Amino acid sequence: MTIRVDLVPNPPYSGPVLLVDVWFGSAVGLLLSSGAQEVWVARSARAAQVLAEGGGVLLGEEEGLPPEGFHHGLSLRALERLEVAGKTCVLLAPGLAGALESVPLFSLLGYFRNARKALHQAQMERIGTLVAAADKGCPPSLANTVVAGFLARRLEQLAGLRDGLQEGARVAARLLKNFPDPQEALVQSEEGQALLRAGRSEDLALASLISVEERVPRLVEVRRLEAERYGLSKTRYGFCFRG
Ligand SMILES: O=C(O)[C@H](CS(=O)(=O)O)OP(=O)(O)O
Repeated sequence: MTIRVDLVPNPPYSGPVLLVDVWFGSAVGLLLSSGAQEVWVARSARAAQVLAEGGGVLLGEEEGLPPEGFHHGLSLRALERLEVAGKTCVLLAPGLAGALESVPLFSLLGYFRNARKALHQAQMERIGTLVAAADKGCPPSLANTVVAGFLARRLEQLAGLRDGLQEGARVAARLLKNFPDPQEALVQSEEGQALLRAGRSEDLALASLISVEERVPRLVEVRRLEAERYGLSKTRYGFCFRG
């Protein structure tokens, strides 16, 4: 077995992958850890509203604020305290939704917070492909690539492999080495800098914690939202995680 890291999604994939998203992944994990029954991920605010019909809790931000009609933003500090037990949550997460269009059902979500559990699960299921989340047509994400490099290195160790990283995985692992510690990569990333500018260093710190969570969100359902039926500019998809 060798370990592959795609710096951007590069389908087709023959089986489930470990999709790495350190920001939205942490949000999905926190909601599931707080007892949410399921978390749906959507690419646009309108698509999220369709998915939340029937009482779903709408969460998301556009330019740092929840869009009109949404119940909450995406502050990880606030999500930790949210009462969502037994509820359906719907997350506006364009980058993650874009990446999810490329990965198979039953793929797992990995990030710093669930690193140990996600690696354990990946090893049990013989998942050797990690995909750093990035929206279609967008460049690789520094933060997600570094986290993918971190997870790939540890998966290599867990599996007892020597020189078990394929080219992309070696690139991600090399990038990781450029930072004094993995968390520093989050600080340097575009999203990390935006959080700091907005005075949300606590969110940055929460996303940086390693192996503090037991959840491994799994993609269990995909719903197609027809453009014409739902008044969308194009057909969208909703992605459901449980874990
Ligand atoms: O059709 C969509 O998915 C969205 C609707 S809205 O912006 O969320 O209201 O439009 P788009 O212009 O494609 O983001």
